[in-house]
Amino acid sequence: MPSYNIIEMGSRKRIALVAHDNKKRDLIEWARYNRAILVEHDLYATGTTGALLAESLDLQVTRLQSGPLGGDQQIGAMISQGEIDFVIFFWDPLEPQPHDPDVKALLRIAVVWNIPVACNRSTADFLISSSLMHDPYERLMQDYEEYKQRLKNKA
Ligand SMILES: O=C(CO)COP(=O)(O)O
Repeated sequence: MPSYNIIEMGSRKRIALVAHDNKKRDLIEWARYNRAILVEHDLYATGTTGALLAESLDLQVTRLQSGPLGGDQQIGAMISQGEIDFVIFFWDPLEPQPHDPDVKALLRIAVVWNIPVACNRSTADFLISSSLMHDPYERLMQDYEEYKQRLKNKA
């Protein structure tokens, strides 16, 4: 049985918002609908997504690099440093991206760190309407040191 560490999250969450070009309209509409909730949290976004959110919804967003220039990797690094609590990532399942390896890496590291990730509007609705958005929340994180040790012991 794997063991887990507990990570505490405060009530003000750090939310990463990302959308591929064909999904940006979806994300902006979703963010407009949920603007009153989003302003209560700290928002981070890849470059173009962040610019759209700031311009069209007047939201305070910390803008990272554009996705193809490393923005997805920056969010992944923030996750591994414990600096992101939720990811809303409307990635495009119908069009290859030049930075597909970065997209996969971001989705992977979010799973490693047990970060909730919404990849479409209905999942994003579930996340943002969860009471866990507002309460301090203890997230379980697999203990990878123990996991690696067990693998070593097997070898
Ligand atoms: O490509 C992206 C995510 O993979 C998004 O980047 P932009 O927000 O800069 O368009």
